[in-house]
Amino acid sequence: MPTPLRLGIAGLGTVGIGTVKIVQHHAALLARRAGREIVVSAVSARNRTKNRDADISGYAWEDDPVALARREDVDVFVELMGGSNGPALAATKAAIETGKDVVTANKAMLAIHGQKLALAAEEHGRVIRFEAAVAGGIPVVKALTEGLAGNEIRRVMGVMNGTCNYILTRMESAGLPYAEVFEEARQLGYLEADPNLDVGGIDAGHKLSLLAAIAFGTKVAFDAVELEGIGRISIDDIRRAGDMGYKIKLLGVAQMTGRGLEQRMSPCLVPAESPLGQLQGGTNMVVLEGDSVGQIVLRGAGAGEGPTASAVMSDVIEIARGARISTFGQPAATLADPVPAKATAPAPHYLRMALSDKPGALAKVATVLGEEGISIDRMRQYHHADSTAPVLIVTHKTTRDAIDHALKRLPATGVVSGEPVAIRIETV
Ligand SMILES: NC(=O)C1=CN([C@@H]2O[C@H](COP(=O)(O)OP(=O)(O)OC[C@H]3O[C@@H](n4cnc5c(N)ncnc54)[C@H](OP(=O)(O)O)[C@@H]3O)[C@@H](O)[C@H]2O)C=CC1
Ligand SMILES: N[C@@H](CCO)C(=O)O
Repeated sequence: MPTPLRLGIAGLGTVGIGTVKIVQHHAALLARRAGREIVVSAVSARNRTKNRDADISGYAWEDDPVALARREDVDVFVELMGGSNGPALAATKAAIETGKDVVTANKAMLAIHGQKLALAAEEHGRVIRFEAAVAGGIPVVKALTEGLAGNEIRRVMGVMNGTCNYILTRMESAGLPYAEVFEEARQLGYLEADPNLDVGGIDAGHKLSLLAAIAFGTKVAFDAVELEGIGRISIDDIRRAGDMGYKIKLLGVAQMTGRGLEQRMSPCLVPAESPLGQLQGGTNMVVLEGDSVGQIVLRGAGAGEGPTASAVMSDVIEIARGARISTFGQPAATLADPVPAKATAPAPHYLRMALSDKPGALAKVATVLGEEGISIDRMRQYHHADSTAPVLIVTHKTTRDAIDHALKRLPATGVVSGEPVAIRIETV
């Protein structure tokens, strides 16, 4: 049998320990599938004396992940610490410079430094694989890079942050406001150390930017992702959207349009009966559309020890088998500079507002919408006890610019109370 593939694992938290467990529990299965043994030579974490949920006593220990990355008895550096800069970046660079392949789950690091790291890896004849960085256990990176390699990708779409989907579906099922469910998510340990990474859409935006690079052959452009979090979604919106046949999701969409590359991660309405609409709790879903294959829907656990470690191991096995796949599916030097779309593709929008219940109020709103070229598809006014009437409008396809202009003009009508809400309706 060929020589074993030797791993150096930096980070022994949720994902790192999950990975160690797979190496230990499935040694024979991994060796059969990879055609060689997969072993751990050395590990690193912050605290050497911490109790871990796996026996690591047989592995060499390094306090410094950079030292781990440089060890001669390591073939693959497995970076599972996290953080876009700091030790994760330093150790990944050190690994590449000293001739190691890299497997990482670190979407934050790749979203910022992916292009430079990919170039460096190729210069040194090394590979960087990152299946675990996007949608946890769902093999979406491999689906795009390998399974759909013969397609021109039309659109990549998905719910890629389990915490946000948990919050939105829990608000709906329990009838609880955002702040209360956010606190619940915190107690359950679902939120990142910086919760804004989750609820601000940043984590999911990182993931989307990585998929967009593979899908469209462009350099990772996280800065160009239009980001909006879920903090302003109210239980009222969730209920009203439901009445109109929709669910609200933090939805990522990347597509190449005539206006350039569109990447957005924002709350959207999707049809309640669609696969995305039916997605519950912390689960992730990614929808891929290719010119030959049509639409593919992948659904599964986007986080957690087992699912994420499963993805890490798929990369390790790929390397053990001798596959050498470019980080973003083609040589990094051939990735194009993306031209970000200046405006998003037109779409129907959901508008919610409170109107003075007096003659002509609706007509004034309809006039503003009409003057901005916005056509009303459906409208509903709810029963109300006070002097303002909750009104919902679903528009035909229109641009976000037109919606924003209309929203700016609405206060001057004198019939709208509070701030109207506008949410895009995505065609899925
Ligand atoms: N958790 C999940 O479900 C998912 C996580 N990921 C990604 O996987 C990566 C790891 O996440 P996760 O396992 O949850 O994180 P954890 O916080 O559970 O673990 C982080 C590990 O890194 C170690 N570490 C942190 N800083 C250093 C340092 N300076 N030097 C050495 N070791 C260090 C910690 O050491 P110590 O234990 O001693 O404190 C800990 O073992 C991140 O990039 C994350 O975004 C991706 C998908 C899902
Ligand atoms: N915070 C992320 C973890 C997995 O990347 C989520 O909620 O999906």
